[in-house]
Amino acid sequence: MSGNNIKVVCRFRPQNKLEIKEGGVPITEIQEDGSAVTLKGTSQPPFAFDKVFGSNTAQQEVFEYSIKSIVDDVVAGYNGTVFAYGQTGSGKTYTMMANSQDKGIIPRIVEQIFESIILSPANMEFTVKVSYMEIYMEKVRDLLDPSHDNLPIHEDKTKGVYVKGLLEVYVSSTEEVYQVMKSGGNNRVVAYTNMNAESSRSHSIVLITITQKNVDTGAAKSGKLYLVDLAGSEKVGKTGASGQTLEEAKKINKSLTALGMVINSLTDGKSSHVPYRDSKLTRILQESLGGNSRTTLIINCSPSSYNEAETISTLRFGVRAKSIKNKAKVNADLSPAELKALVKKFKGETVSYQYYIQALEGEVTIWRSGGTVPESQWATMDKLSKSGTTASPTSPTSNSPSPRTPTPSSFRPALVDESRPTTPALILEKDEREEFMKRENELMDQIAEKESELTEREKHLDTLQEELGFLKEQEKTMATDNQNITTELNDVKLQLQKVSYDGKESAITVDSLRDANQELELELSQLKQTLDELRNLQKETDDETKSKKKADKIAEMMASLDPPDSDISLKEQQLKMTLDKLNPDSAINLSEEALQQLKQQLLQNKAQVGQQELVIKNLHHDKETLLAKRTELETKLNALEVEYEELLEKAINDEETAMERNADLTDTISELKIKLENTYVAKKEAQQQEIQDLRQELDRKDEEYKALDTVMVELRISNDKLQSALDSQPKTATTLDEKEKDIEKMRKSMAEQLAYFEVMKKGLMRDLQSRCEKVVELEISLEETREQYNHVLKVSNNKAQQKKMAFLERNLEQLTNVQKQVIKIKKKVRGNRERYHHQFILY
Ligand SMILES: Nc1ncnc2c1ncn2[C@@H]1O[C@H](COP(=O)(O)OP(=O)(O)OP(=O)(O)O)[C@@H](O)[C@H]1O
Repeated sequence: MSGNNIKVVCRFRPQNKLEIKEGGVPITEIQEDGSAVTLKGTSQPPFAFDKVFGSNTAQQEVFEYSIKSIVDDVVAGYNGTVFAYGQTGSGKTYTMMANSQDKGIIPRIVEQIFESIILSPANMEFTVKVSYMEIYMEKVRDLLDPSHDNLPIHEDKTKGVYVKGLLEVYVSSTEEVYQVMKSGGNNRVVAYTNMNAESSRSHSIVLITITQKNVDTGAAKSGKLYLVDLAGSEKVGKTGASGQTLEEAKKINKSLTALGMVINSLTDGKSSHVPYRDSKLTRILQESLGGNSRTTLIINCSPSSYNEAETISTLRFGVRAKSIKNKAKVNADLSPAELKALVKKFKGETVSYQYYIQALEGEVTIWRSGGTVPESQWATMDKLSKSGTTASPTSPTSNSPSPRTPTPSSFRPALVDESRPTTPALILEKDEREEFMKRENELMDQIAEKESELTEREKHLDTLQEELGFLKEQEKTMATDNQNITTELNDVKLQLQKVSYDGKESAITVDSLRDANQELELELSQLKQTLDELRNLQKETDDETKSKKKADKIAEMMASLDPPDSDISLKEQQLKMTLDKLNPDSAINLSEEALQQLKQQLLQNKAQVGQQELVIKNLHHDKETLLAKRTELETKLNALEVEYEELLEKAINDEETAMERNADLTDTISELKIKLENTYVAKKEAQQQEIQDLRQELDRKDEEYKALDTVMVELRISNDKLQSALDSQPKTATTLDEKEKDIEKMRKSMAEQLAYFEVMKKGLMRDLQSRCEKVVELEISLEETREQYNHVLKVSNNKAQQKKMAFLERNLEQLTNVQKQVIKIKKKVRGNRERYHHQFILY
């Protein structure tokens, strides 16, 4: 079994768009014979390989040179491996797979396998099985059955290293292989990186197992072909991998680092231990690296200066791998004849060993009994084989020395299969090794189980963490909501407390109002009763007091209107005096001329009196109008008072009802208040407007009176003059009869006028008196009402009632003001009327 080196070929792809865009230029310089490549512009020495392929090398050429022979070997029963190594986007998948137009290595291998089978002798029976797996995040996933995503790796003394539970699909044609590859390819994990839009994130391994059996002899051989497309070997930063792909990159790097370490251990000539077990990749490919395999490594590189560093690293890896030595052998199953010969040989060996054991036991017995066996007589295999296996073992005597027992080390047969890389590095007994492998397989199963469990747990943990995050978010929102609700609840509680407090207060208010109402009703009925009694008494018995009071007041008023030294009385006296003068008893002798003059003046005066009468008539008319207006105003006032009382009553009733209902208490009250106030304000405004109008009219009348006053003054002056002229007139002799007649006439007319004035005065005085009475009555009733309100106010000592009373009082005050204004107007009217009356009397 001779050692054969790994075949390493290097393939450069053309520059890609990114490299051109980034200003990269091709830096490869391949030697003419294709044995080495130099990178221009670097200090690196040429990198030597079995073959270097330039950017424009066809797939066919690469296959022909690098792979074709391996396929023949596998068909012949050897193990074979083809690796594609290189940075992301360097062309690994392109080289291995490519597409239907530009087929890569794997399709060509498959085609060639079936071609070889077809061309093989008729007594050879072939079976071809395909498996497809990937190592992703240090877990072996079956791409043909993705539910198996963490398969354990086992080792067996006959099967070697294998993936336990990996699906093997029997195929009978190229198409079937393509079909299997396609379905497996769809399950691969790929991701976008800066370097490659569909970057392989895992190491993919296609395993083709070809078994051939000689139907004549029964001898069988089987070859395994591993076709490995490694994940990108670049640095994470350059690919832009981040997030999960960063985690991936670390694990991918772990496998690739382990691959590098294995290659180092295999090639440095010093290491006694090869760390195959450091990664799943190296463990599966244990046979392919330094073991029973014909291996080809294709290193894929970028030709661009842009990826110079990665290319150098890849080339170094390839150079190192080139010195790995494998020990490929045919994996043959022996034919029955060969097996018989082997059994015969082992049987002979067993007999020899039995003799040897017997000899040794004899020797041991001597030694144990204290005897000695000379060294020359020590039992050895050589002596036994020389003496022949047929020689029966002699029992050594105590004198004869026993043959020397060989040490176990020297006796140890070659139990280790040297074609397979030893694992572990310690040399173990066959049984120990088997035990070790058994134990290891168990452990691998357990590890896989635990890993699957761990993955499940991790997934569960992720879900739980997500849920936790969601719940935390929800909790946050709920906490905020809760806080808001608590605040709202507190507000509502406060409101409720307030409402219940208000309710209680209202209930108390209602109760107290009810009590007050009852009291008031009682009082009202009492008052009514008293009032009735008073009225009766007023009418019947107490007329005196009231009449007296009334009379006093009226007298007072009348006195103010008609004092004894007033102008009216004076004028009256004067007129009387004049009449007295005109009396025949006190007749004065007036001259004819003076009399004429007097007559003329009298006529003039008569005319003026006529005019004044007209004016008085007008004034009378005006007075009537004013009186009508006043009556109207009073009616309105009464109506307003009634309306106000009704409104007030209604408001109180409403308020009570509202309080009983205990809902929207404040609103209703304020609404009612507003309504009442509005109504009241509107009424008040209307009244004030009317009062304003009345005032204006009064002012106008005032002016008229003033003008009249002036005329009166003038008249009085002329009258005085006349009087004085009359007084100073010398007594002249006139015809007595004529004079008497004239005087009599004058006296009569004057007396008539006086009588007329007297009647008029009486009427006016009567009217004035009745008005005064009315005013006094109004004042008395106002006082009574006020007293009633005061009483009510005293009775109602709670807040709400006081409020209501204050409201009523305010309204009452406003009413009083209006009344006062009305009284003022009345007074003004009366004043004007008096003045007018006075002037009239004067006249
Ligand atoms: N020799 C070549 N000739 C022409 N195009 C190529 C060649 N090698 C690679 N390419 C192109 O370069 C791109 C990247 O190649 P590929 O996907 O094979 O890279 P990769 O090494 O498998 O990348 P990854 O490790 O990310 O999977 C593809 O579009 C491919 O067609």
